[in-house]
Amino acid sequence: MSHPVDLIRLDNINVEFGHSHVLQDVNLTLHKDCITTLIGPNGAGKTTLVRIVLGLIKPTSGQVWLQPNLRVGYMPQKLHIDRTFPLTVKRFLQTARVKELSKMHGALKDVSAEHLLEHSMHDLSGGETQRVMLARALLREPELLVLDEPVQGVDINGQVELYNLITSIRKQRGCGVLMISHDLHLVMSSTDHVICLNHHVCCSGRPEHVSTDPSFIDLFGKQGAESLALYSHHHNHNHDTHGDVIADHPHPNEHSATAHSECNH
Ligand SMILES: Nc1ncnc2c1ncn2[C@@H]1O[C@H](COP(=O)(O)OP(=O)(O)OP(=O)(O)O)[C@@H](O)[C@H]1O
Repeated sequence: MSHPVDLIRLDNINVEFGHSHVLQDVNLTLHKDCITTLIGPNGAGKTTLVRIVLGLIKPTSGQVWLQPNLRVGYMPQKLHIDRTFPLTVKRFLQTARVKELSKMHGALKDVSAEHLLEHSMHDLSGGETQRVMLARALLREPELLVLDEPVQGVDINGQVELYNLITSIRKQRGCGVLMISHDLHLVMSSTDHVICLNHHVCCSGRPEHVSTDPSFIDLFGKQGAESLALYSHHHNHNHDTHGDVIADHPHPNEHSATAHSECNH
């Protein structure tokens, strides 16, 4: 068993927007060759955490360590292109500041979308758009791939295909992957490590067999908790309607504020 290579380490990250304490003492380590999935309710701070990882915002307090010269590829949640603005896939890929056609072909081939090079971005299906966005992120030959809800706007079959694709890209390239997902059920087979975030790290661990911890029902509702039943965890506290930890249970800092990946090495 080889030692996992750290790509990014976040220590005691806090983010406050005005009076809103969006991230509370979050610790997170991302490894090479490991897929980490962030789940959590709307407004839990998932995108904020991703923005810290990408260096787009600075934490109010806490330390961020990145492997020197780390190459990060980012696939945003959505692409907003005005329909009146003509844009081919090729032109879109060029916005990643890569000019070589061979590299574009290579990235598109990796996502099985080589045939789309000269197509208009406006004519792509949901799944094709996501593949092209993924190809753009791959153009940087990233050591860490960050995907914000990568299957958004894709039908169910396409979602399974995309998750399979992400898994095979990780295998092929050995990069680390951090993704946000709401598709709890689907993502479970495509991830090594799950982090449940609700402003703090509620729990983290490997996706595994059935768990019926009632505290997930508080957090995700019954349906979400059933999806999460595939994920084994130790969630030893409850939340109020704002996601805050209820006082008569241990404070989050005292149990599992740390989210270290547990990958096969
Ligand atoms: N720049 C900002 N200024 C003020 N508040 C912000 C800012 N960015 C995010 N927030 C607030 O922080 C909270 C967390 O937002 P964030 O987008 O990180 O949540 P999320 O878990 O990604 O949510 P969703 O699942 O709905 O995308 C929200 O209440 C949001 O309104």
